[in-house]
Amino acid sequence: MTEPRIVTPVSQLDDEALEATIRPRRFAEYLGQQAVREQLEIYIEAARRRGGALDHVLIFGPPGLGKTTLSHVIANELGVSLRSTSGPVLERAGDLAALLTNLQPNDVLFVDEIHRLSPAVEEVLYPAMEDFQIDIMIGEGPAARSIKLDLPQFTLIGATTRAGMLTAPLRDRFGIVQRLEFYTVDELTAIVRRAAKILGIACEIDGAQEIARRSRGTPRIANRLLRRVRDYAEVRADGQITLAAAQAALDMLKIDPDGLDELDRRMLGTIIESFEGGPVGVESLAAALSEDRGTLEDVVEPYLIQQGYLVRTARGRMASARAWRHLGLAPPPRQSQAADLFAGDGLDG
Ligand SMILES: Nc1ncnc2c1ncn2[C@@H]1O[C@H](COP(=O)(O)OP(=O)(O)OP(=O)(O)O)[C@@H](O)[C@H]1O
Ligand SMILES: [Mg+2]
Repeated sequence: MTEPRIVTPVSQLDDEALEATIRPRRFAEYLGQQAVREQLEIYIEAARRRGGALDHVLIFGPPGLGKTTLSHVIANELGVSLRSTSGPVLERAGDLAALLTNLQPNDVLFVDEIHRLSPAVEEVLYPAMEDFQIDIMIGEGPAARSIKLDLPQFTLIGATTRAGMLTAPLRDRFGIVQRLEFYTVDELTAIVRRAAKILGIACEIDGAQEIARRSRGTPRIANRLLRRVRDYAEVRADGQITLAAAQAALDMLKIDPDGLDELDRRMLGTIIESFEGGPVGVESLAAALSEDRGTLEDVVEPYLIQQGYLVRTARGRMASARAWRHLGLAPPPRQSQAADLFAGDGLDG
């Protein structure tokens, strides 16, 4: 791995410190994701009127798009408590049983990275989700017996960056499945302006827009870039985030006007220069870049695919005509046709 990326969508230490102050708590503050919000507002209202628990919710999408935030918003809107855990933390079935038996009626149990649950824990989850019951083993050896425990009705909210890695039986038990999309520049502009206001940063609208344009469609990155641009503006300008200050600060961070950083350009450049534009398998690409395969798949690729720089085919990754042009190269005619033909392949392909 190279040095940490300023545009990594993965949460960093200094992000966490600020999450508490700027993380939206209600739908009114949760900007963008209109379709997701509209649906959930209806389901939440219906559950409230019935006085019952909301159906189980699966939220998936790339890092930093607001899965954890949305889960908290849902619990707040329902007026219930949220208990938080994650797939890798729940090592034994008993860990999950302890959490489940402590829930109050209609509470939310939030399981982050739900694709990383162990099979033993998943087994316990099935009847809990379906019938609000768990079987627990008492004693050991020949004297061991299992007893059924009734649980209060609750809502499981699972979050994952990898919906494709969920087992089918687990996936089928979610009544509500929502996929978060990358945010538009307008949505991110609104998010940057909101955060600037909370943090007391003077930020002009075109300064906010410039930050939004270079944030890879991701609120976590937008909030981080806002802080770095603020530092720049305080030292090099008069503290005001103007368009010029934002551009200069982001150029200094080597984020180009289309929002791609060095790793993005290196990945596209490697496909073009070392693999003739692709297709190239993700393993070979990871080796050529000395990067971790998971990082490429979870963190780098999704945005490049969404923006049409990269195409994922059955035979591997290809650079699109747009990628060649972005690097100042003329796309070979056949290459660009083939890549554009495959464009639109899903993220899970
Ligand atoms: N819709 C939104 N409106 C405003 N701010 C948002 C929104 N979504 C996310 N954010 C901001 O982005 C930050 C990151 O969001 P969050 O932690 O929920 O992402 P995540 O999808 O859970 O990421 P990960 O996959 O790393 O767990 C939040 O602290 C919040 O400030
Ligand atoms: Mg999260």
